[in-house]
Amino acid sequence: MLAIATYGERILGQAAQPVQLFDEPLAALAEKMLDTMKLAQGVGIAAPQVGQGIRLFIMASHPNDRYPDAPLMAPQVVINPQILQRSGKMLTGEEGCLSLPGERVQILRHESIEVRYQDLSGEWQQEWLQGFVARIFQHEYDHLEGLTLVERLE
Ligand SMILES: O=C(CSC(=O)[C@H](Cc1ccccc1)CC(F)(F)F)c1ccccc1
Ligand SMILES: [Zn+2]
Repeated sequence: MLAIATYGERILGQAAQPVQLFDEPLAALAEKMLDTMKLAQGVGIAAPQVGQGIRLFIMASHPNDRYPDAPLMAPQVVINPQILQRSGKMLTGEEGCLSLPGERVQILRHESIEVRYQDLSGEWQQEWLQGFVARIFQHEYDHLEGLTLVERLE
């Protein structure tokens, strides 16, 4: 279980650095982040939130009381992500953040996005995401840019 940085801690306001080495320590960090996210009952977590200023996050959509029809997906480790295309359509939805315990805010996000990222083995993946999964990706991507929900309030 890793300590989760809370709003105001410097690392949450900094842009994270690209991942170069897909080595054992990286896999170990991802494993610890997954455990931390599960214990905190989140649907995602970004490396800066656990004090690591690198471009890595985990997204793990599952049905929850705010998004009962959210897809159940195996946790996905996303490394060096890029957002290639953003839909014109935007949707407002409720979000929370493990770094802002107890906060729930309405945030405007693109309904669908085309993304490209590396997995833990360094393989590039490219896909379109929509709905809640696209929302999680955009939320975690913001963390890599040093942005939190506070900066996103309409
Ligand atoms: O599971 C959570 C807890 S907050 C959470 O999982 C954040 C991810 C997230 C929740 C909701 C929308 C987008 C991203 C995790 C963070 F902060 F580390 F990124 C949740 C909160 C509100 C709506 C739906 C689900
Ligand atoms: Zn967050």
